[in-house]
Amino acid sequence: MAVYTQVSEQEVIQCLKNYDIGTLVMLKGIAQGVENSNFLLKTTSGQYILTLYEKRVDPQELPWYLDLMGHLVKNGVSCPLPVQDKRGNALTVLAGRPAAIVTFLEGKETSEITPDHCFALGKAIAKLHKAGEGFEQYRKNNVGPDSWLGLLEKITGLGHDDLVQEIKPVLMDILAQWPTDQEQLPTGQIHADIFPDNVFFKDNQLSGFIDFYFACTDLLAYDLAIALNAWCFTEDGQCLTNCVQALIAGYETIRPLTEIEKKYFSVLNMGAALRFLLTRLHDWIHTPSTALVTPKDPKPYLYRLRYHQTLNLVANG
Ligand SMILES: Nc1ncnc2c1ncn2[C@@H]1O[C@H](COP(=O)(O)OP(=O)(O)O)[C@@H](O)[C@H]1O
Ligand SMILES: N[C@@H](CCOP(=O)(O)O)C(=O)O
Repeated sequence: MAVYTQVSEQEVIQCLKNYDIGTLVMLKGIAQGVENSNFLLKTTSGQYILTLYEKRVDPQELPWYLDLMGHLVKNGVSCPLPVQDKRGNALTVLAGRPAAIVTFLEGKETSEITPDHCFALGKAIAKLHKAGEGFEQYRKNNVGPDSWLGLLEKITGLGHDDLVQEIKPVLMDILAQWPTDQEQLPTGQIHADIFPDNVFFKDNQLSGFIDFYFACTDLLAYDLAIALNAWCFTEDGQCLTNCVQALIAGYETIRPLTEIEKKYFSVLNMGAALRFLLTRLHDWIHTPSTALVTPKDPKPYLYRLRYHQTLNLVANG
């Protein structure tokens, strides 16, 4: 359930007077999603998504996300376009929360992941990375490597000792192996949450990306590693190698990985698995049972981490 803040039709009717997108036809809360309150908004000019930003999104960072989406659309990426009001502002306030209206993206999450989907995804990620090139504003990755020890501390001493003891040395090893700035891996604007629920397909063709609220400026190959973890494993941790090959092959049709990216790809994969393991564990432990959302299961990311770790150990002797 992802409608944390209710907004009345009256408020939306009033708000729409500031825009050039017609008048209200229908407003409906959307159950999916975990971060923000989302509504399907139908007006006399078409369908839109109204998002009320909740506490986990820093209001100061909203212009960055909205500007990035605008930049990507302008550069050929299919993703929601923030709608500007008559004064040129994409941000407004509704029910006391920062809010934005974005264009509706056709399609939906694929119900079955095949190598063909992964090939198309790889290509689309590389296009997204290329399109981000002219967007100069920087946003730090708030859930990057320098946050991982802090996340581990927040789950320490709360009844998961075996898991914490398993994770800690792996985390330290990943940090020791992580590429430094001197290695100069290509960086740019990354989506950083390329999970199947954030990529839409229509008529079996990839129709675009949604949910840019973890996007940031970071290593491009790390974005690919996040997608690889999210798309190319079964829930019990078996790697779907055909999907991995297709994802990377699709990516490289647009942006071949550099030798240095290939060298570090194994540790980037471990880091991507660890990042989602830690945030899921954190939410698993700290989300009150009365909360509206069900926290996501951390175990699939523990299995992925173990898989990458085994490969990494073999590669490093
Ligand atoms: N631009 C869009 N076009 C179509 N549907 C969207 C769009 N944005 C969000 N949605 C719908 O809203 C749901 C939740 O959006 P999402 O951005 O993932 O929320 P959250 O940030 O809360 O996780 C999506 O699964 C999708 O059904
Ligand atoms: N993709 C993350 C959680 C973020 O949720 P989203 O609904 O904003 O994509 C995970 O699976 O852990």
